[in-house]
Amino acid sequence: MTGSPSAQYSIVLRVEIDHKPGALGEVASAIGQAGGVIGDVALVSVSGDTLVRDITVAASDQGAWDRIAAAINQRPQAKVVAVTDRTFQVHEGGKIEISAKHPLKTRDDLAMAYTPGVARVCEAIADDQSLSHELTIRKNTVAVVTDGTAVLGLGDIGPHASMPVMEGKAVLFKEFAGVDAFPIALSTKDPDAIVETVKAIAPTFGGINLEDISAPRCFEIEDRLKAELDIPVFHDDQHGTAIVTLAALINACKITGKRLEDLSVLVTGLGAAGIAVTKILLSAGVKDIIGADSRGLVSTERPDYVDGSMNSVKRWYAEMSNPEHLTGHPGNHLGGRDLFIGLSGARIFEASKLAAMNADAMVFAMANPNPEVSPEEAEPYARIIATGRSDYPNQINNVLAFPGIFRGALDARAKQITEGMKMAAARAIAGLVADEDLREDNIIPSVFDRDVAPAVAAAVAQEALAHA
Ligand SMILES: NC(=O)c1ccc[n+]([C@@H]2O[C@H](COP(=O)([O-])OP(=O)(O)OC[C@H]3O[C@@H](n4cnc5c(N)ncnc54)[C@H](O)[C@@H]3O)[C@@H](O)[C@H]2O)c1
Ligand SMILES: O=C(O)C[C@H](O)C(=O)O
Ligand SMILES: [Mg+2]
Repeated sequence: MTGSPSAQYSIVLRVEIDHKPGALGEVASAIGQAGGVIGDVALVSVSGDTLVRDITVAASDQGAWDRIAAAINQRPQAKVVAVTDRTFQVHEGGKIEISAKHPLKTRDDLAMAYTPGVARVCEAIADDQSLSHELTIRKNTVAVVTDGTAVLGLGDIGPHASMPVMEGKAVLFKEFAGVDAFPIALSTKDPDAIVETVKAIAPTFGGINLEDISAPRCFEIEDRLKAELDIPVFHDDQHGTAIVTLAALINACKITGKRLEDLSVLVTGLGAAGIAVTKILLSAGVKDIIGADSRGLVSTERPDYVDGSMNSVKRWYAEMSNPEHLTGHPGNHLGGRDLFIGLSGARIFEASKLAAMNADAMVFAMANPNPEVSPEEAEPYARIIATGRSDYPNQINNVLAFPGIFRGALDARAKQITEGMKMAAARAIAGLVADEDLREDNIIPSVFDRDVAPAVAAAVAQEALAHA
């Protein structure tokens, strides 16, 4: 989705401008004519007849930066001396840091926070290991673990390149739920090695958030870790996404008057997110659902099912869905569907294909960073449209779930995240949009709604304690 200026392509232009009436206005109109939208304007320095100003400008894409700078340089009153990419600036040196909770100014401070006093605390934990949940960062710290194999929709870009996303998740954990999260990018894709590594680091953490690990390995890794660890293990791309999607669907159905039981659904992307979303929809009552991966719709007649090369979750999918053995590109099977859920990749079909859907169609095109179908183009064909992005209404993003889920689980000292806790979280998120506020462009609370994480945490903790 390019076109309108957005923060992701925002820059700071350092411009030398003649200290004369109207000169700044000339610069402003040059920026506007080149398609930039001005934010802050700050005075940096004054020397003689020249002012140096930092002008923050949102552009529609990276290509627009040169056009904007050239437009300014064409004015005799101004010269661009530097262009800074604000998104890269935000990442300089990483996005998080560790800080101490107590001052360390005196010998006494040191004697308690560190040796010799610390030894008594160590011995107490050695005597009773459960005290590690009270007397160490475990009480409030989660590991965000990835192998970099399914980073957003960017695919297998490796552990180093995954770190900005993992740091971002840590920022969201802290910001929305006060949870300290530590990004851990592993340089192995071997499920055995991942499981062993996570088990080995588990004494440091109160929970494990698996992130952006590709399917089908993610299923086995999560299952094994859940069985072997006594702290919550939660694959965000599966369950966070499933919880938020169900919440959005509950509310979308209230608007369209459709019932979950009657929906006909098409899912694209049968990876971590697509499989988990399908499972939660089935447990919530949806019956008619078909799914496609990059080779088209799955069915028990597809050659890879027949020859046994299809992975086990897709085999499950093929067996429980698609009784008519439909084949081919999912874009050709939108006819008669009420809901499209995209958890695959950018622009997989033309928006006009949505015209075949039922009246009051619901389109959740959730691939990040770019959705399966552009929401602007989908507009004529769908009553409700949602994406995973923040620059469009109805952002269905797992950030609405994972901070509150872990807050609730840590508070309740839950040993795992159960199906009941996931359902409770979905209902809590859906319930945050009051019936009178429900609209086509307001089916899900904003990710900036500070009530979301506490409401999810309370619902999750209550459910955990009820079944402890
Ligand atoms: N909005 C959200 O909160 C959210 C959450 C999780 C994942 N996602 C997005 O969903 C997508 C998948 O993530 P994942 O973690 O499940 O990855 P994954 O690697 O586990 O699965 C990707 C799946 O998409 C399928 N696929 C790829 N191209 C396709 C195409 N053209 N048509 C049909 N299927 C196609 C693959 O075959 C695979 O089954 C990514 O774009 C990710 O950003 C969004
Ligand atoms: O990271 C996000 O914004 C959502 C999700 O976890 C994804 O992988 O796309
Ligand atoms: Mg993710």
